[in-house]
Amino acid sequence: MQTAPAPVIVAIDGPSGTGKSSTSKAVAAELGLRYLDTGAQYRAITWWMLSNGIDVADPTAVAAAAGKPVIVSGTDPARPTITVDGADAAGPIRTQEVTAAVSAVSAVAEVRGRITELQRSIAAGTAEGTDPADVAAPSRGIVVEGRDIGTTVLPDADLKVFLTASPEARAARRSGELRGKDSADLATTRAALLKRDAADSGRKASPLKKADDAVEVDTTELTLEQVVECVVTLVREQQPAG
Ligand SMILES: Nc1ncnc2c1ncn2[C@@H]1O[C@H](COP(=O)(O)OP(=O)(O)O)[C@@H](O)[C@H]1O
Ligand SMILES: Nc1ccn([C@@H]2O[C@H](COP(=O)(O)OP(=O)(O)O)[C@@H](O)[C@H]2O)c(=O)n1
Repeated sequence: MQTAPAPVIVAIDGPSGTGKSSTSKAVAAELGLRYLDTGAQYRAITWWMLSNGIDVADPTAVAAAAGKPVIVSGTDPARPTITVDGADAAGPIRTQEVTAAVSAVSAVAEVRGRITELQRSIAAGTAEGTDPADVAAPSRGIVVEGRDIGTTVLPDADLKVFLTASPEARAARRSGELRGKDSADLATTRAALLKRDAADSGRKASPLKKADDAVEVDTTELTLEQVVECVVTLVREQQPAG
């Protein structure tokens, strides 16, 4: 009798606009894996703080409230979902108000402790923090994307990828995405993105950082399809033949 192969865990980290979400979703879909957007979880807790009148500039107030919201992620790469206290948060977590506040909230150790626990539980396929439908479905593994997945959340991941791209390329990608929604010109988008990178890289608790054993992929000159192909190949190289 053949035993099922152990689930594969892929960690994809990097700064904003390097292609983490698009790459991770496509890789997960192609390989039949689940997908977790950890940035969406930090955005969700930030949205809850803003909606509940918590002063996000006050780390003590943020820490005291960190355990309150119930955040649930759906991990189907074709239809990822996120709810906070049962309400769909997919739209509100992408506003500029949340984007501007998320680095301050995610720098608070109590927030990181809470969200890291959820992420590990989702990666392990247990119930906490996951849509019940995802727990019931058989899974070959998961692609988890964020800032500290390879260094802190899942240091034993089978494959760690660190995506980079020039600030110009990243700002152009983000600006193209925002056009028609929240209005922001290229220079404003670039400045906001670099400010968030600096805050994420400079914080004490689990900063944005390449893990020593991560494969770095510079996506500046690559199409999304090329990045996906590169990561799929790296995952397949990790898997025993058969
Ligand atoms: N290699 C690439 N070349 C061009 N555009 C890309 C590439 N990778 C991603 N994009 C686009 O850039 C934007 C940001 O990508 P996203 O995956 O959300 O990045 P991140 O999750 O790292 O912030 C999206 O509109 C996406 O379609
Ligand atoms: N693993 C993670 C993921 C996100 N984050 C925080 O959440 C924010 C939003 O992450 P995101 O992935 O949605 O950001 P984008 O690059 O997609 O805009 C980041 O700027 C970090 O402050 C984090 O601290 N750790």
